[in-house]
Amino acid sequence: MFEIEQLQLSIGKQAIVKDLSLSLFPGELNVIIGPNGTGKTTLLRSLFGELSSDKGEIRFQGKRLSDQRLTHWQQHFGYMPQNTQLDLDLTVLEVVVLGRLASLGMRLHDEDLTAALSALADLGIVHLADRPVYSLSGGQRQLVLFAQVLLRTPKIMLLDEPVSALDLQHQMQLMEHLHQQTKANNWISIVVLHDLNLAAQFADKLIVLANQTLQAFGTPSEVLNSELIHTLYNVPVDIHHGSDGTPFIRTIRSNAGQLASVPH
Ligand SMILES: Nc1ncnc2c1ncn2[C@@H]1O[C@H](COP(=O)(O)OP(=O)(O)OP(=O)(O)O)[C@@H](O)[C@H]1O
Repeated sequence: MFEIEQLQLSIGKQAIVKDLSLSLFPGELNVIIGPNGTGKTTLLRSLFGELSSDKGEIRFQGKRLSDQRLTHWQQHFGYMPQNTQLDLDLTVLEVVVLGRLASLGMRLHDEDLTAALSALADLGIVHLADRPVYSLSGGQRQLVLFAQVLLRTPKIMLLDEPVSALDLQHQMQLMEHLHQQTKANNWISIVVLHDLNLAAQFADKLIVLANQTLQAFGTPSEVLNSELIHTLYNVPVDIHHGSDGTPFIRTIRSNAGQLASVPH
């Protein structure tokens, strides 16, 4: 179990997250949603140990982050940050194999190469294996970095907006793969998404952050309602449900069809 207890985070003097408590379980895909600037990235950085907390505790399998060496703590994680810039003179295959850096000795084993190629194939980008990473598009870079975190064989996945540059097919492919692997490997996955419908389709649990605090935590059906979404984003919505009960959010344009008046 991954436990967050009464966590308080600040950047400089600005409080970002207050009194956050959550228990997350193996085999579950947790999606963090919330408006821009509400601390989603800050929270992931702190869970990874990149940012220390003012108060509270983070524990994995009963052991506290604060009691461990950072390198030891971080070896449990596959962390994909929001910024996917890759100005490196390395090929895609080399970048993906770097996911195994912690276990690579002086030589590369066939098994590492096979795993890297198989991750690229699963994501439909094996044809990019020999391309230099600096030449890739934004979406291609995102898929390569996802392949790299898969190779880490993590226990906890932290993915910060992993589909923000992906087309519809690749969004579904990445989320399906993450969902399957979370179940198959008993990962605790924590993913930031802005697309509420994608979140509703794939999340076992939604973590809703706004105004520095946890607004809601539960299954998409438990959490997503039109009042909450209107309060969070100031956008009116209708909520429909698919045949399997999955909520589907449809935004409603206010002043639809009216042109904004332009002063002369
Ligand atoms: N290095 C920094 N220095 C000062 N303030 C920062 C820094 N990094 C983040 N912040 C502030 O902390 C708050 C939370 O930022 P964070 O990036 O965690 O939000 P977020 O929910 O991930 O946003 P988004 O959805 O836009 O990616 C914001 O108000 C942001 O401006």
